[in-house]
Amino acid sequence: MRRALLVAVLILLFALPALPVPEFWITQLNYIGMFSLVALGLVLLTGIGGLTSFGQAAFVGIGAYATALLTTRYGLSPWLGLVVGLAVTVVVALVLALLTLRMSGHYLPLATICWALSLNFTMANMEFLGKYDGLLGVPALSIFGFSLREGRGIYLLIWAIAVLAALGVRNLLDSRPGRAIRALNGATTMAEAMGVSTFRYKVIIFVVAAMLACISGWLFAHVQRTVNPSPFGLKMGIEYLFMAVVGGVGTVGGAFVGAAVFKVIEDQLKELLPALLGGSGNYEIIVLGIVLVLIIKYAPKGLWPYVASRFPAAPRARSTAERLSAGAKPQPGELLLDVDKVRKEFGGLVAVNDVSFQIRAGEIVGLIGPNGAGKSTTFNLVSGVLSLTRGAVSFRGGRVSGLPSREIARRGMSRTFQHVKMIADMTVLENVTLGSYLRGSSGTARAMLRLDRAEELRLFAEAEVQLERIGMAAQMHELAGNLALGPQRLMEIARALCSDPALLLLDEPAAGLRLKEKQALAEVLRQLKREGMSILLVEHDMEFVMGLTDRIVVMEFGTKLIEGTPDEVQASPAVMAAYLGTEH
Ligand SMILES: Nc1ncnc2c1ncn2[C@@H]1O[C@H](COP(=O)(O)OP(=O)(O)OP(=O)(O)O)[C@@H](O)[C@H]1O
Repeated sequence: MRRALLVAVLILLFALPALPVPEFWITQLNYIGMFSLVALGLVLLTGIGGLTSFGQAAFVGIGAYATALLTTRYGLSPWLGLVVGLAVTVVVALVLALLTLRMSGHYLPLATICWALSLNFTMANMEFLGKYDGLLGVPALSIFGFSLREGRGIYLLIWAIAVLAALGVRNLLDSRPGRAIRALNGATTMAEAMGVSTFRYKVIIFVVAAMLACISGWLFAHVQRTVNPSPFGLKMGIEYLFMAVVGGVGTVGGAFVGAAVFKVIEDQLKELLPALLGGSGNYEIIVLGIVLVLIIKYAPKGLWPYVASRFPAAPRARSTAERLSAGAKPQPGELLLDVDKVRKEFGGLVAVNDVSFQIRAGEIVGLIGPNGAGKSTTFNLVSGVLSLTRGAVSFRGGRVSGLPSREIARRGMSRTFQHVKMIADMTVLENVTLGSYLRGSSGTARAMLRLDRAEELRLFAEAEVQLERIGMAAQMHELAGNLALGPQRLMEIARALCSDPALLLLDEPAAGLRLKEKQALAEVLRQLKREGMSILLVEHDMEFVMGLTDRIVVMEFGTKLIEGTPDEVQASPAVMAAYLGTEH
């Protein structure tokens, strides 16, 4: 149904110029197509990646000025203008990304305002760019000798590019890099622990969004046939963001709906309001401002989700591909993890105080202790989520302390989190597939061109196997955010298993599980142990820990109290006292 409707819309879209549609509406649609390209970039950057930019109009300007300059001053081909515009955009975007994308909170949007203003003033003050008058006499585009001088001619090119860009962005979001990109908005710690370089993906979406804006600018220059700085200022940057938010900033369809709503409302109101109210004020801006506030308040996800919810997508078909092949496992008994006097201070608080322990291949080791003993901090130090104040961690014979968590993940350590970390609006299956990130290799370009399908099927096949193993096959197509806490924890374990780890770090895996789920989990962990998996387990449920582990490390007040077999620990008066809060 969804697909048939999409095909019908596309047929109508490309048949329009042949129908008796007034020129005015063709022109409107041309602008909607060009605006949609910029809004698509914002969907990726702001809606999915969580990086708010007010500066996209500046990249539209770079695309427009590059082609205008080369065609009017040097008589070169507009197609060369596109290539040069894209090259300049990539360089400028890379420099800006490296300077600003490590900023967080309100600093990043402020930085985008700064560089948007700077680029716009640069365009307006360069003698060779015609200062505020800009460049006149930009030629019309032509393809294979056909001039695209008329609105109907360039319409097909604009919409062909817009539709291809939408397909590319949609393909990207449904891919290995896409899952990493979808983690950027609030799940970066988890993504890093799965081996993702989140900064790299921030730079990638920033550059892709800038390139889409540049292409829009290139088209704009050849539609307007003249360029000057005013359409590339901060006001337009804000309006592009407005379009994305109104349409649905996290959705590809939203970019088109937002651009259409904006353009149509703006143009109609420009005529209507002065006629109604008298005078010649820019009344439409006031109305658009009110519309935006109402949308943010009553439909914060924008208009598109209302349309899309009427046409739900079919669940992903079961993967028929072979699952991924597993890597070599360490020999049983081999020293796997060596934690040597690790220490973590938070200001004056010593959360972990020179703690040492080891794990050998094939062991399940428990890390227990009362609340606030330092277990999760130790976990975070071992997995690279926190940096050490002192001490060393070695894994499989190599020192890993000081490495980022993604590098430690690459060496075969995978973890779950005390507070579940996931992408709530992705399905369970997609969340779990993110765990196999390091076992795939498809990059952004392959994903956008849909050349990654064979690898994708294998990644999904692996995730399906892990979900089945953990008893969650029936829930794999549900949104992760809709699950109860217990299944969410199980989903994290399946995700960690997807990375084919040599050591599994589980932070309170049984918390929130019902008795039957706990028993099933214990059986899964025993099965993993039989397969040679080594596990470090933080857990409060004593029965669960005692029945499962080979050895237990007990912590209290950041210090290792004792280490021994479950029987030794249970018999220890010091442990009893630590749990009961009495002197020992
Ligand atoms: N980021 C942080 N900044 C400051 N203090 C912290 C931070 N993280 C943990 N702490 C403190 O370090 C100590 C150890 O905390 P941690 O979470 O490691 O304990 P835990 O044994 O895992 O406890 P629980 O079983 O309650 O999760 C606590 O006093 C905690 O308040």
